[in-house]
Parts: sequence; structure tokens; C-alpha cells
Amino acid sequence: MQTTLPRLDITVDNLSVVYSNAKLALYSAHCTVESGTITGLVGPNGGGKSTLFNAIMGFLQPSQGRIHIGGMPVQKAQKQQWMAYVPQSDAVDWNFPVSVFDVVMMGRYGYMNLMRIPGPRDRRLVMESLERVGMSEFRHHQIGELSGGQKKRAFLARALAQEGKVILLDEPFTGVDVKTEKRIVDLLMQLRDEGHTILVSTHDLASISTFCDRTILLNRTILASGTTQETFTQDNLEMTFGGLPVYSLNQMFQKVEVES
Ligand SMILES: Nc1ncnc2c1ncn2[C@@H]1O[C@H](COP(=O)(O)OP(=O)(O)OP(=O)(O)O)[C@@H](O)[C@H]1O
Repeated sequence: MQTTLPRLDITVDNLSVVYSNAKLALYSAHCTVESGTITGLVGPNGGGKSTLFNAIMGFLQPSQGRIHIGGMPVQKAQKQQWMAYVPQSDAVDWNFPVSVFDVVMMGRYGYMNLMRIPGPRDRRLVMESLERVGMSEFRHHQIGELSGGQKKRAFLARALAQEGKVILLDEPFTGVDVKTEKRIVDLLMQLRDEGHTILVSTHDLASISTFCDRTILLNRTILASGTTQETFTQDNLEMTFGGLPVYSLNQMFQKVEVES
């Protein structure tokens, strides 16, 4: 494996998050997301995946515990522009009148002064990032005009333009077709091989073992984490999803066997 980037593990230590309405979304969560891996984050609706992402990005203040990126607290890591985030689609206002090029350029804002005037390097990185996700021809389109898969690729391009070394993707495969999913997975594998730290939440359980080196199972706390082979087991999934009927887990395992 190529190691062109510094090791930037994410370490989550005894993390709890209580929202202002007193909702305990996460409690005593411990895990490590290793540099140079793709780690899948799996859990039921409302299990706390987006909450964990928001805590790692420094968008919310934990009620308890610590998160470090490459040994640094989140706020310091943010200042280094290490973390890039591809949000869930419903977390974005798609009516905002902005072009695909402008969205990707937002990834460069952290490197610009208050006037936000892009330089040649900013423009070059934006064009290269669009090229890498196959979205160059859509650069003048309004973001709201794109299909679900194209929107995901535009936000992935923003993460690339940001030169984020730690990339968090919240449900990148929701609403995308099989071809686009494969394209995104191939890109994530390239980024992993370059040494990026990649954490991806997904409800597409059938694909986890095809591209995630490691898996974290989350249901309001971390129930299991480790290599996908060790962790992504039927027993652990039953523990995580609780009420999920056993027949649907069986169907999922059959699907994994067929596809692998
Ligand atoms: N801003 C908020 N204020 C109050 N409660 C919240 C807030 N955001 C999330 N929650 C609650 O915290 C819990 C965890 O939500 P979260 O969005 O992190 O789960 P998730 O695993 O990402 O779910 P999904 O798979 O449906 O996206 C849920 O019960 C949710 O209702």
C-alpha cells in the first residue's frame, strides 16, 4: 500500500451526545478508524451514525468524551483542513442557486482569505476533482438540476478539492444506481490506497464486505468494531438491528454469498 499521507487515525473515546431536547443519541462510544482503510459504519435508522459524523466533524459539542484525529483534538484538526465531509442528501438545500463548479470550489474556502478569490491552484484542483469523479461536463449546471448520483459525485469532488485526508461519507449510495455506486466505491478504494482515512455509513449491507476493510456496528453506542470479516457477522448484526426479522438477515447473507 502506498503511504504518501501521514497516519490520521480517528479515535473516539467514551463519547456521549445529548441533544438540547434531552435525547441521548450516543453513549460511551469507543472506536478507532484506522488510516489507510475504508471503514463501514452500520446501524439502524436513528442509531446515531449522523450524530457520530457531526461529532467527528466538530459540528456538535459532545456531552462527554473525546475525539482525536491524528492525535489532535477535532478543532485543531479542522484548522489543518484534514477532514472532508460528504453529507446525506437531505441535509443539503438543493434549491440554493449555485453551480456544481461553485460547490466544488467551496472545498477550497478553508485555504482562501476572507475575499474568497480563487487562485490558479484552486481552479486547477477543482477541475481535477471534477474530472476524477466524472463530473467535468456538468460544472456549469445548477446543483439542484442534478440526479441523486450526480449530486453525490459533486460533493465527493468537493471533498477531493479540499484535499481532505480524512473523508466521511454519510450514506453516499442512497438514491444512486449500481453503476454510480461502483464508480464511487472504485474511487474510495483508490483514495484508501493513497493513505486516506475513509469512514462511510451505509444501509446497503450487501455491499459492505465487498469494499469495507473494517466495520463499526452502532446502535446508540459502538456494539462491535474490527475487520469486516470478524465483525460483520450474523450474530453481531442481529444484536445491532434488534427487531430486524431474521429472514431478512438471511436474505442479506445469501446476497453477499452470491456477489462475493
Ligand atoms: N438535532 C437533533 N435534535 C434532537 N434529536 C436529534 C437531533 N439529531 C438527531 N437526533 C436524534 O438522535 C438519534 C440519532 O439520530 P442520527 O441522525 O444520528 O441517526 P442515524 O443513525 O444517522 O439515522 P439514519 O440512519 O436514519 O440517518 C435519533 O433518535 C434522532 O431522532
